Amino acid sequence: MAQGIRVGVFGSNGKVGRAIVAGIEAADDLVYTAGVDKGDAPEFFSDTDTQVVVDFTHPDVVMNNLKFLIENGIHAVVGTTGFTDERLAQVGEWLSAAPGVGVLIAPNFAIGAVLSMRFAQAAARFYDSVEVIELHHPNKADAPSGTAYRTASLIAEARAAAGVGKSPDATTAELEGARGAEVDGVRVHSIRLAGLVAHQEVLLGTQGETLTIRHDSMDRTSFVPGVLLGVRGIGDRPGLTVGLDDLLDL
Ligand SMILES: NC(=O)C1=CN([C@@H]2O[C@H](COP(=O)(O)OP(=O)(O)OC[C@H]3O[C@@H](n4cnc5c(N)ncnc54)[C@H](OP(=O)(O)O)[C@@H]3O)[C@@H](O)[C@H]2O)C=CC1
Ligand SMILES: O=C(O)C1=N[C@H](C(=O)O)C[C@H](O)C1
Repeated sequence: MAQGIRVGVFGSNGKVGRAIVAGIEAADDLVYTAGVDKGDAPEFFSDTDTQVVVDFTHPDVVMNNLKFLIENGIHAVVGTTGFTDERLAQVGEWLSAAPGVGVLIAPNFAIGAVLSMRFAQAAARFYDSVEVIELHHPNKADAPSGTAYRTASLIAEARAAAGVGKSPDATTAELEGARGAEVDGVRVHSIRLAGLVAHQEVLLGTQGETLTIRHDSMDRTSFVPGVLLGVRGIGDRPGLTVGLDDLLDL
């Protein structure tokens, strides 16, 4: 049997899944065991002694996938979006019955995206106004993006802790949607445009100045190093880990 961590992929034929499979196959310390796509049996993973499974599928199916993995003692590294607090609590409950199993769920595995969320969190208390714009390819199912949700929550937390109120806004007449959605009181705007991959801007403003924190994933290979970091680390992190920050020592 080949040596290394035995890794499978849920959603292996998807846009990100294909990049992850190539990344696993190129790594000397990892062995690609199985890919499971829509209609395939997840038992492929247990039948091939898979130790870690990466999931890039769809918000509608990821919870079932995770239940299967946890019940079968397989660690998971999850990029699929759609994780509400309720979903995270459910995963935590499943994990409490499976000591030793680790699950990492991160809204964005691109290193620059993780850093940009941190930068936005640090800057949030210094500015009167903050809004988030996320820009993605038109095949994306969810809006706002998981990254934008997390960014807005981190910004809101930082502003609340510093006693900073809501961003000023005199709008009284509005075409529905014109001011975007609100996540924890922070405005988030979603653009879907052919030609884009995954991009985000956090705009901050105060008297006489603005600051823009922008991240661009130009290619889906941008997610691979973060995912492989998770794959290598998750076996030593039983329980639920949310976000890549701890694995990057941030
Ligand atoms: N955290 C991060 O860094 C990132 C997260 N994402 C998220 O990852 C997810 C996938 O994105 P993307 O690759 O662009 O999407 P794609 O639609 O290209 O890929 C999803 C794949 O999962 C397959 N699939 C659907 N249902 C199942 C199932 N029950 N079991 C196994 N496979 C299944 C799909 O098959 P079929 O096409 O036949 O339905 C498809 O091949 C999204 O939620 C996206 O937001 C994306 C990029 C980065
Ligand atoms: O669907 C995508 O493409 C992406 N999804 C994630 C998100 O919703 O934040 C991560 C990245 O933005 C790409």
